[in-house]
Amino acid sequence: MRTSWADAVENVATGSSSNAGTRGESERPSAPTKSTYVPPHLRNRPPASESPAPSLGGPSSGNDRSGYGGPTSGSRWAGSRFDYGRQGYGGGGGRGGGGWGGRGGWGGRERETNPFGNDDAVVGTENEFSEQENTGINFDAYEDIPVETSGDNVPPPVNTFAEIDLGDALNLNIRRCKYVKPTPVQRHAIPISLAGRDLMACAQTGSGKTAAFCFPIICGIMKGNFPQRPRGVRTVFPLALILSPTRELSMQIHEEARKFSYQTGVRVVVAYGGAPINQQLRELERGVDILVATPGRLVDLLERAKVSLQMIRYLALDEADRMLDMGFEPQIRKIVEQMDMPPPGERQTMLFSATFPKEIQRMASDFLSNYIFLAVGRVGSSTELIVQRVEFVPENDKRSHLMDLLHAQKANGVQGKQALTLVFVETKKGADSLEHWLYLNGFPATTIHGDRSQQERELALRSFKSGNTPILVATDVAARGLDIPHVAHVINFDLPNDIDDYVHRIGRTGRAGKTGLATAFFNENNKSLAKPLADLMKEANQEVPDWLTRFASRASYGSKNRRGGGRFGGRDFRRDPSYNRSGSGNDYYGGGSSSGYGGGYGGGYTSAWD
Ligand SMILES: Nc1ncnc2c1ncn2[C@@H]1O[C@H](COP(=O)(O)OP(=O)(O)OP(=O)(O)O)[C@@H](O)[C@H]1O
Repeated sequence: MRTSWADAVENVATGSSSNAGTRGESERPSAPTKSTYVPPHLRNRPPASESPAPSLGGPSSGNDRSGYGGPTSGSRWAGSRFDYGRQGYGGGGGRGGGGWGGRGGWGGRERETNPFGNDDAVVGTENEFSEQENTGINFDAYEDIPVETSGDNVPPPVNTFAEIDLGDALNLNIRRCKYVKPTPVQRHAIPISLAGRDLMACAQTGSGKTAAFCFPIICGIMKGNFPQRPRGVRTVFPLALILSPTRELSMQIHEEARKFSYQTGVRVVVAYGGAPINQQLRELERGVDILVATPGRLVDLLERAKVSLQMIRYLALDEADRMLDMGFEPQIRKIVEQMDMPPPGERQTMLFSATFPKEIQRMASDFLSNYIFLAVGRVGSSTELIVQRVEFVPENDKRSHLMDLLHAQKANGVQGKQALTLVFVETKKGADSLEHWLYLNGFPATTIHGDRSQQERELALRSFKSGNTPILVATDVAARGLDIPHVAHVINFDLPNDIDDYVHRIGRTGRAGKTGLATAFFNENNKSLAKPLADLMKEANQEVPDWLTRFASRASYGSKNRRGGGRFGGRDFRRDPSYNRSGSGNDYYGGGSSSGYGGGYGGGYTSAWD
């Protein structure tokens, strides 16, 4: 028996769920000195007078990476990405971070601000939420999720961070982030990436994909032996590039990556549109190992020859399916294929998303070399942590219906606080008009959409996150990737046309093991979404209203929805008979996929879709 809507909101806000049982659940910067380039692996080395960093446990077969592991270690990090396999990651015992982490300082160029400090200007002022986000997370909720991998010689997953030698400085940051154990996507993706393999990874929203691509990149840069980057020119040569589709997501990834790389010697810089380019250029000129960027601003920087991609060793596309869809594909091809970036095979490429339609997978394979496909949960599925409701609401009744929901929610506010509510609408004008109407009706709201200035967008997001403005009316610009704590309720005031967009939108709640609620207003205008929506809900063990089932059964096949008439969901497109029939494929499935899965997945290759 379902709980009432109001109960559900209350449960979500308190973190409990009636469904839980069944749904398994500074430092002051010194003036920048015009520096000579110091490679990451030599940064933060103690001067000769300081005691050497303890060995991380590798055999004493020294090489030029002695700066990390002490004079007698380091061979484990020798060689190219293709020869530092997992066998080299055995020991990891020592306290190696001592020599690295102690002094901070990014190679002596400037002091590194502590990102774990008051990194958010609103802390202590508008921020009402003070508890640690990552404590008490029920990651067991993810344990039953089937995992599919395909590709040659898939490295086995790990169960703990201790099993992987990420280096002491990064491990310390993982503890600072209060990550106790890896999430399923991290358990699988990190060993794959550390082994130097290209990866296409699909895992549900809020399941920790950011760390899954950041850790191997940071670790690889810390341990890698890269050629000297050119000096004395105004062009910068990052070693890693992380691309994301929106400014806010790039900022968020930058913030996360700064935490993970604190005192590792690895410097992360962000570049995105809508903000003054000169400030970003100054940051870049101070040095950059990892560049997080939106495509448009990056193209600008490349055309001005301020950035060269010649030294890129790691390329990560977050929200990869969005990055490769029609809107972004030309820019991505320009960046990846038509500038000076090393080709696949010479760089390591990682694609991550919660959704990966087959046609996008097919296109994405142009950017990859002998890659491993990883799906944690069915491709494009939504997490069962989100209670999904669909209500039939005629277009003209939407506002009054929203008002009813918000009143009920207010009545159920917890400890005087209102749970954060994210309302998705179709258009920018629609967002402004709904925000105004909410304001007139006593519900303080703000908006985020493409017609607002970057300053306004950032202000709106901060005000929402802090709880000062507990309702955010958004277009799809906020649909992907944003990790906003305490979003208890996502309302699809206007449903999107594409089921994958729905998956990302509702994924702004129910993150990192927490429960959430998503309500959708459905009417005749959304007929084409009926079937994929009903299928998605069924798969996530949600109650599908009879009327929606009826709409779904009437829905014409061949609608433009990707899952419309065909097989629901997806998996590695290379497993499609048509892929091999076309003669374009290699035999990716000759045995590698079953290796290493003797453990938690029933032995051998596991796929819930076979
Ligand atoms: N191992 C971990 N332990 C505890 N918390 C974690 C762990 N890994 C990630 N998190 C937290 O989980 C939340 C969601 O992570 P993240 O934003 O990377 O999800 P995502 O999979 O990229 O989601 P989306 O698909 O929406 O982009 C973040 O708050 C992050 O700090």
